[in-house]
Amino acid sequence: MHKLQALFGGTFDPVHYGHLKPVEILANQIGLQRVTIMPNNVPPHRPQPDASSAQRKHMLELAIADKPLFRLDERELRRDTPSYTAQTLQEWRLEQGPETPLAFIIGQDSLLTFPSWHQYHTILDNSHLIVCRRPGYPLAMKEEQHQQWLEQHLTYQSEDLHSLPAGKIYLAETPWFDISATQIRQRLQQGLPCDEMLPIAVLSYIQQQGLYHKSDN
Ligand SMILES: Nc1ncnc2c1ncn2[C@@H]1O[C@H](COP(=O)(O)OP(=O)(O)OP(=O)(O)O)[C@@H](O)[C@H]1O
Ligand SMILES: O=C(O)c1ccc[n+]([C@@H]2O[C@H](COP(=O)([O-])O)[C@@H](O)[C@H]2O)c1
Repeated sequence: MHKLQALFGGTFDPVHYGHLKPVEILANQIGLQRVTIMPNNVPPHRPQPDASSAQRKHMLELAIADKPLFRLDERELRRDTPSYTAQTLQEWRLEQGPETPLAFIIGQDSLLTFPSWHQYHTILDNSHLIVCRRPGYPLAMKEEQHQQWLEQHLTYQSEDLHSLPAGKIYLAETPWFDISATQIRQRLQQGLPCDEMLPIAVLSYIQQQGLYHKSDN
């Protein structure tokens, strides 16, 4: 039997506990031994981040240095074209073979925008979607047709993620963490403390590099 492989994509400008903690809890809940964090180079649906790709990658390395659950994948950092998840998952499927269960982890906000993603239909052909809770976002889709699409693919059994190669959406019962990278960038700009929101090593690097100062925003 092939082990479930999980990929967690993001912009991580900067990485924070709202990324790390739900995924660590998820891993315990559903029995994931490894989560591959995949920072993008050119985010498809948002402006280019404040921190460079090298700085975002370095912050991730600092954040996961003492967390063996996580590893980094740099494939999207190497691409100069928009980091379309559909394309990345197609590549990943080819590498892993047709039977390996694959999952892409997102937050609740990303589920709401998911139907606007490039070739979103093909994503479930290649992987499952695991959705972590995030405060402030509804769990229902805005449009009826997208809600129907969600319901067609939903599973309440985490075993499905392990036994099927792709095609299911699992709404994980992870706790809420009310943290966003936007909020951290704004707080840093205003000189407010962020110690509870991200690992200290990442915060020290941000300060050392002079990231997210007023002039950057
Ligand atoms: N607090 C959180 N709880 C659950 N999921 C989250 C949280 N923050 C981010 N995520 C998820 O992590 C992934 C990467 O998020 P991203 O790097 O855009 O962070 P962000 O905090 O949303 O950034 P920004 O505020 O700059 O938009 C997305 O799928 C997003 O939904
Ligand atoms: O493929 C797309 O069209 C697409 C649109 C929006 C987001 N994504 C991916 O979803 C992940 C979370 O995105 P973000 O912008 O919240 O960091 C990240 O891996 C993005 O590359 C992908």
